[in-house]
Amino acid sequence: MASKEEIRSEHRRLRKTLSPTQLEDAGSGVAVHGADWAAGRAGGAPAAFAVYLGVSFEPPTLLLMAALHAAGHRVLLPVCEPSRQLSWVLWTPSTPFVSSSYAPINEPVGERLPSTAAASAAGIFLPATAVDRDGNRIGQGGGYYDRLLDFLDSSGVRPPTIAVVYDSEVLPAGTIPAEPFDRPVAEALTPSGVVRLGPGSTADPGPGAP
Ligand SMILES: Nc1nc2c(c(=O)[nH]1)N(C=O)[C@@H](CNc1ccc(C(=O)N[C@@H](CCC(=O)O)C(=O)O)cc1)CN2
Ligand SMILES: Nc1ncnc2c1ncn2[C@@H]1O[C@H](COP(=O)(O)OP(=O)(O)OP(=O)(O)O)[C@@H](O)[C@H]1O
Repeated sequence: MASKEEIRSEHRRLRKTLSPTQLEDAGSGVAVHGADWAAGRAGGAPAAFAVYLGVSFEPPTLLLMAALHAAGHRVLLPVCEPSRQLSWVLWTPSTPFVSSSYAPINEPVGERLPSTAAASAAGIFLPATAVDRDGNRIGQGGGYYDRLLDFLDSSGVRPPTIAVVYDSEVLPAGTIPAEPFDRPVAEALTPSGVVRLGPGSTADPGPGAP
């Protein structure tokens, strides 16, 4: 079985081959299907969603953020803190960004809310470089989201979680070597749709199926 680091670097390499048009199309698909998923989680009422700003060759998420905001939802974005903790800032289209001191990303400027803000979200979109059908996720290697999910699970409040990846990054069950601190996610959001992960999901025909 390939190691997490091998899978991560292979998918990072493949991502770098995407053209600007492919990235743009991915951002559109992620926005449409992500907004639908959020509408289902929110049940018709305004709610909060934890999102993140996709950087570099990650699936673009700015359109998704804008769609959620336009639908009346509150959009929370992560800020890296010491000890690989995340705080959360409420984003609007006029929120300024500055570069993070801890990771190669831009972060919103504003009042920083603790992890309990993510706990009260109606859904959490997570960055990932790959997931498998068991729900195991590989991120960028920082462990920020593993710690967040651990905090949520141990507080007994895990909002619905969905990992954002490209279609080719939803891997067969058993492909990702899970470590004890890894916290599985229930769904993946790809440019083609939402894929259900976890036990009993292997019969799922996946995005684009009738
Ligand atoms: N957009 C984004 N924000 C995030 C995360 C993330 O994975 N993505 N994080 C999750 O924990 C935390 C920050 N950790 C990060 C650690 C490393 C890289 C990184 O090396 N990025 C590569 C891009 C790789 C790619 O295109 O897939 C780079 O900028 O070269 C990014 C974020 C919080 N915010
Ligand atoms: N709950 C936790 N408490 C303490 N350390 C943790 C926890 N979860 C993960 N870690 C540490 O974080 C490091 C990175 O983990 P991993 O490679 O799974 O990150 P990732 O899932 O790719 O990143 P992210 O969660 O930020 O997207 C690991 O070396 C692990 O020791």
